[in-house]
Amino acid sequence: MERQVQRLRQAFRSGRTRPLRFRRQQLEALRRMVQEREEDILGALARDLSKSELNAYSQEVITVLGEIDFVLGNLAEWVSAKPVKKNLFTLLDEAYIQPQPLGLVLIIGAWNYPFVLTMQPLVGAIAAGNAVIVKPSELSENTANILAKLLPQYLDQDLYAVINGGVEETTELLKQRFDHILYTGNTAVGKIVMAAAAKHLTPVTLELGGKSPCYIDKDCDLDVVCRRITWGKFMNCGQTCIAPDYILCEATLQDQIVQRIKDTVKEFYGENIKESPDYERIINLRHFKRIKSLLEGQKIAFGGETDEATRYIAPTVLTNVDPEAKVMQEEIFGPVLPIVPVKNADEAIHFINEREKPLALYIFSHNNKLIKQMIEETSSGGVTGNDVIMHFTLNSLPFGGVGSSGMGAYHGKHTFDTFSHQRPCLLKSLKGEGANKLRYPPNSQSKVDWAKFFLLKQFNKGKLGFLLLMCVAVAAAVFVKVSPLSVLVRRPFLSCPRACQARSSSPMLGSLLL
Ligand SMILES: NC(=O)c1ccc[n+]([C@@H]2O[C@H](COP(=O)([O-])OP(=O)(O)OC[C@H]3O[C@@H](n4cnc5c(N)ncnc54)[C@H](O)[C@@H]3O)[C@@H](O)[C@H]2O)c1
Ligand SMILES: CCCCCCCCCCCCC/C=C/C=O
Repeated sequence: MERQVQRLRQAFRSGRTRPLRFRRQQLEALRRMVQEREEDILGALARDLSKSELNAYSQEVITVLGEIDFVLGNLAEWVSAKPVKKNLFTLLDEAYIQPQPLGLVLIIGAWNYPFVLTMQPLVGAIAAGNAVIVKPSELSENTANILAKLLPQYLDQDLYAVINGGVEETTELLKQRFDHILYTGNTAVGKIVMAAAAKHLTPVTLELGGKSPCYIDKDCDLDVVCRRITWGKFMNCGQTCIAPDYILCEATLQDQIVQRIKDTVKEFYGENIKESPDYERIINLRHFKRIKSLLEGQKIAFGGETDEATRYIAPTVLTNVDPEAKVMQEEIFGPVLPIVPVKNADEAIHFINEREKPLALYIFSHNNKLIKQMIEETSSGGVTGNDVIMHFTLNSLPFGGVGSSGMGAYHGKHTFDTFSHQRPCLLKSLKGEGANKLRYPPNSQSKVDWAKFFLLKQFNKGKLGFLLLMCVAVAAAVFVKVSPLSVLVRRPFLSCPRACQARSSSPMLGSLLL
């Protein structure tokens, strides 16, 4: 593994990833891979998660293709140097920010959306000019295997690699030095990743999880609300990081919500949910048993059926759930939806703020003011008002967590920025040495005053501003040199710390500039 890491790092040092043309070529090749090998990819997702081709395509493939197109359309601008505002002292200089690749980065993926959660970060890492190692989750082994097979057929093998394996291999990999690690998975392992990265001072993006609350206000259209919640909760059999984990609402709304979700489940998945191609299965027996155990002692309003042989758990709603119940102590990450009654929005805000910061927060209400209030008075990785999940699909919104739900963010240009160093550059001339007298010893009150004038003003007024300013500067120099009033200039522009008053002298501005 160490040799593989060194090989990629050497390849990065060749500089081949830096030209825009190369990055575009690799992204176009990745797009070709997704298009040409769509059947293999969809087949792997079906075997891993019982995902139908349509669901796999609309939930994963379409997002990756859209990301590649978006990045290709903007990359030339993203990689360009960005001029910045200057002060009087640097007016004649060139000041800009140059995005540069970090080096060799590691992407560790999770099993629930195993294609998009590895490929979307990869798109940005390639766009930013890095060499990349991708470590897919071993739990979605078919997708992991197809990535290991296909990526080397399309991408530069010296610069992009897939390393498969489980805990042991990932632990070994984390001993290597990387220039950034983007990890997607549970919070406990996120801490392991961060601890390993700390040994090399490697920055991390942690895309973790948590219990995403969903508050339903009494002032809303329950038919619409329950359709949207049903869609987001039971998609991928509830195995979605930003699925609404539990509902908060007034007790009087429970029965209506239960009935509407029940009706919507029937509309979406038919009478026999098991037969629906749109209803997936739990990833493995461990998670099946874990989720099933959350039902113990609960009042099941509807659902609750399970089949261990096929790892099937029916869409299930629990009512009057005790906040101390087991189902409320861990991320459910399955098709079980507890309803916890609260008196009002304020109590919901208090309930949310008493717990770990979630990855997502959902608020349903006709009252936009209330939605804004709940956003203002709570914290979460992201928010969708009057819907669920959809903030994930807008790549102008940075996607990530906060607190125990994660740190850093990606999607769209946010991925490019995550995998870039924004390098500040200032290019000066060897001419105009006179102005530097201001900063050279011996220091004086006058120098400090002039320094304040030069350094505390920011100019970016273009050529006209520059010419006007130079006229002012020259006029000031002449004035100070010849006018009997020059004594006025000796006074400090601004009050200065007592310490520097003692040293007050007043070299002429003009002599400073010559
Ligand atoms: N924020 C997001 O974008 C996002 C997306 C998907 C899932 N998630 C979260 O991920 C969690 C579900 O994923 P999971 O953790 O079950 O996925 P997982 O079991 O696939 O683990 C994720 C990755 O961590 C590695 N890993 C597991 N244990 C490890 C260890 N001890 N040391 C080193 N590496 C280890 C795995 O090999 C895998 O590549 C949920 O909490 C979910 O909310 C978050
Ligand atoms: C025609 C179908 C359009 C579907 C538009 C919505 C797609 C939702 C994609 C959800 C992806 C969720 C990613 C998961 C992150 C954490 O697990």
